[in-house]
Amino acid sequence: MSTVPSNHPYYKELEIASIAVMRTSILTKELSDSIATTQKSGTHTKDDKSPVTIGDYASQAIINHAIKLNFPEDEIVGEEDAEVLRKDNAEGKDLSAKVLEIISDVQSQTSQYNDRLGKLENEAEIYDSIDLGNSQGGSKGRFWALDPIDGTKGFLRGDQFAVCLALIEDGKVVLGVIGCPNLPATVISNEEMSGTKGGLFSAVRGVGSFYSNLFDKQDFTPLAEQEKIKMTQHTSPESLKVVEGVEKGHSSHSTQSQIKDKLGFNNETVSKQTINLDSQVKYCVLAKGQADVYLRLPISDTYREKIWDHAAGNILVYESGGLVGDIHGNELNFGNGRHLNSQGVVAGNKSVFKKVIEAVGDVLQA
Ligand SMILES: Nc1ncnc2c1ncn2[C@@H]1O[C@H](COP(=O)(O)OS(=O)(=O)O)[C@@H](OP(=O)(O)O)[C@H]1O
Ligand SMILES: [Mg+2]
Ligand SMILES: [Mg+2]
Ligand SMILES: [Mg+2]
Repeated sequence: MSTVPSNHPYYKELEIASIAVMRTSILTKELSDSIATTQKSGTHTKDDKSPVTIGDYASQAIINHAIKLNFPEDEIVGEEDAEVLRKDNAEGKDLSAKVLEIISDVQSQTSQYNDRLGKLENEAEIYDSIDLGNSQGGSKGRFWALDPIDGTKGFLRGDQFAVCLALIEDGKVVLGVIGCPNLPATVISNEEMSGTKGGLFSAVRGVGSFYSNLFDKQDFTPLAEQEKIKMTQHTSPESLKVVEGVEKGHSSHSTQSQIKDKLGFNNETVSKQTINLDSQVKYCVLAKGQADVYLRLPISDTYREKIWDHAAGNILVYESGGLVGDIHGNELNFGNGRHLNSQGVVAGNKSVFKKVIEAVGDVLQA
């Protein structure tokens, strides 16, 4: 067990971020379980995005509210805005009512946190809280980056998703918290995942990366009950595991497969060494030492990654013994506004990172 001392300059930030992410993880897990149930009964239609939509809004409202209450000066770069909810039409009214309902529900379920996270009482407060996420970020000072539900597509499939919150100072991530409501404790391959579901991950610059179960706590002291986690430092192609996304529209699986070839992966075993996971759960699995490399090769020259899709995961990997870069191996710059100015993401343990970047370069040049 390792702890962040209570006199650490980011102790309060870590505490608030952790319990806010725990609260919204409970809320999003309930929505995700309800999708799984309706999928089984055949009543969930593929294009019914409403569970994830209300989850996105509720999660952003709760977390922004907690940040504003505790750190009133801080800006927030959040993925969502309240435009649709504010509309004076059937859709706006229906969604707003559902968002208020699930927020009220989780606030009473986790009332032990009301003092520290605050309580949203009505729709107007919810809209204003969501819209606090409108910061443009930038290279000076501090702000938060929030993805209230990352891995929307995974969420809708009943697979992996994550609630991701990071604190950025002068363009660098200094703290990250990720809640992974559906992540099993043991991840070995696409076929082999087992153990209790739900992981809470956190990292503080210069202190380390930490993990605990997400749902087994009634009250929570940051990191007191969390264990320190480390990446493994494998380098040989037989021992490497690679995490990649699920959606072919988000990264180039064909380029990634050429890179694995270049790294010397064996055709027979490469599928067992590749783990496909939605969302920033990928970074969490790396930080926990369950995989060694993350490949996210761009499918288009013009797409720029959003900072909330990578900020929290970035520090988790650094603090557990890994490195993260763009396709050229350059560090990601979180001070460039709401988007990164680079292409793609490649992460690896410190011992293998350079070799992976060389393989990426060789494949992209060819
Ligand atoms: N073209 C393209 N390229 C790269 N990334 C894109 C692209 N389009 C969307 N997005 C963003 O991908 C976020 C989800 O990433 P994942 O890691 O879950 O995707 S994957 O299916 O696991 O590959 C997803 O985040 P959420 O919207 O929070 O789910 C998007 O912000
Ligand atoms: Mg996202
Ligand atoms: Mg999202
Ligand atoms: Mg999105």
